[in-house]
Amino acid sequence: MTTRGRSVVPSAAESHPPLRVALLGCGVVGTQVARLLTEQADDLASRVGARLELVGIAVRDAAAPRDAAIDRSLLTEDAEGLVARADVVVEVMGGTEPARALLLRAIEAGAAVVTANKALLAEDGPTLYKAADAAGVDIYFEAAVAGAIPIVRPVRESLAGDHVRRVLGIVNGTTNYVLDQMATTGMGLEEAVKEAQDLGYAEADPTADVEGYDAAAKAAILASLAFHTRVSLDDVAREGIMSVTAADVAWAAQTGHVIKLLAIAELRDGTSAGGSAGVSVRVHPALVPTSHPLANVRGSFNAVFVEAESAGELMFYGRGAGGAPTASAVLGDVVSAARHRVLGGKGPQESTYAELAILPASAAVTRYQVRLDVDDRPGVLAQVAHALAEHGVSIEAVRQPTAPGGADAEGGVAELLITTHAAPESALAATVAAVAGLDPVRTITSVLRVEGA
Ligand SMILES: NC(=O)c1ccc[n+]([C@@H]2O[C@H](COP(=O)([O-])OP(=O)(O)OC[C@H]3O[C@@H](n4cnc5c(N)ncnc54)[C@H](O)[C@@H]3O)[C@@H](O)[C@H]2O)c1
Ligand SMILES: N[C@@H](CCO)C(=O)O
Ligand code: NA
Repeated sequence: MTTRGRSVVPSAAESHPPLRVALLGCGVVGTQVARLLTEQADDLASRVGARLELVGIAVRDAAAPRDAAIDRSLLTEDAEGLVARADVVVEVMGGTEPARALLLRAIEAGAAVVTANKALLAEDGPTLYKAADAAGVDIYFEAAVAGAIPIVRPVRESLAGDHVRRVLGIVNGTTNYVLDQMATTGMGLEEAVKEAQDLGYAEADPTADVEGYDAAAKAAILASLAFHTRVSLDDVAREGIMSVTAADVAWAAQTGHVIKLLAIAELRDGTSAGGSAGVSVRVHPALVPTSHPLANVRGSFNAVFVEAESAGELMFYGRGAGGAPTASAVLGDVVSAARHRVLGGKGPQESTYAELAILPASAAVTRYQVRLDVDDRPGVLAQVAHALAEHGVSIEAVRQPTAPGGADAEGGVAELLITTHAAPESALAATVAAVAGLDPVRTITSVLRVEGA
């Protein structure tokens, strides 16, 4: 046998009967999974020790037009029937139902399952993990977080001997593209979202991306793995990018930052400024210093920065979306699950032993940059500074620079940019309300968190 011109000696395990693979869904990702299973059949057989036989592809409409790479004789509208005759079930249909029911049926029938469905895992992963544990089968989901980038396996397996302290990720390609375009061209948010849609990055309905739901689902999955604690979508404090303005982006550049939508999961020991012990998981736009590796993640790329006690800082970078990149992650999982079928062994189970408290959004501790328009007269700065001090929020720097957008100094209005030291979100919220109520304060233009400093 040859593979890509090299001769391959069949291993003893290749006498193993073929493993039957069922594919649920044949969209962007499913089409590429089917193509790779076919095109790379010989390599996969050598790596697994058994041939992977695609026995069917469940679709909604078997008569609909398909990519030429799809063998139409494999298409079926009977997903349940297909699941019943597979050793490995790959779910790339998305949505909660029937994906959940089909995966449970597969697990109960003793099949290993591979899914890219972050929405389902973030909402109800534990039901699937428990079922897989009870049935003694593998459940793999590398493609569910940051597409092609190996991040689930590193956190779940490679770092299993370490203590993860913090995960900081750009895990949504659409919003990273939008923010990057705003930074490089000066365009407004709506125009950049429209461009992302035209280029096919954003969905026709980009809500899950721009409102941060997609990133929040990934944050929940990563936090669960990193901290051995169940974290669901509802536990994630979420803010999307819709309120980020061109002026925010311009100001960020002036102060040596870029704005990124970050997914943050961090362990708090409760000893620092106003903090409580537990896990804080949140998604929001943040100012990232241009010197931080995440600041250089451009376009629709993703990256995840992990800080672990012994390993130190790690960064994972690559394509977080797209048919072929995501299918690469799916295939890696299929090979892992299939190897266990051939050689024995089992992938990791859900690990929730730590049972850490999930902290409310108000307990998050971070630095802030607050921009405000004030009356340009003596004593105003002192009044503002006093309001911050009264709420225990310490000022790191105050600037009154030339505004990129052009503050109306002639009309007696000055723009102030205040950067704080780390403070709990609750203290900052109270402070902002107090500052907004001061007589000389005209408007609080923006409040942005500063991360990665
Ligand atoms: N596209 C990406 O870049 C990407 C990246 C990472 C993860 N994912 C995840 O992968 C999954 C699939 O994403 P996609 O981009 O391929 O979506 P898609 O919409 O292109 O494909 C999903 C396909 O599943 C089919 N489908 C839905 N319900 C079905 C049912 N009941 N029976 C049969 N077929 C059904 C749809 O008709 C569609 O063709 C989602 O969970 C998504 O979150 C996608
Ligand atoms: N909509 C997602 C696709 C991958 O989950 C993104 O923009 O990153
Ligand atoms: Na991944």
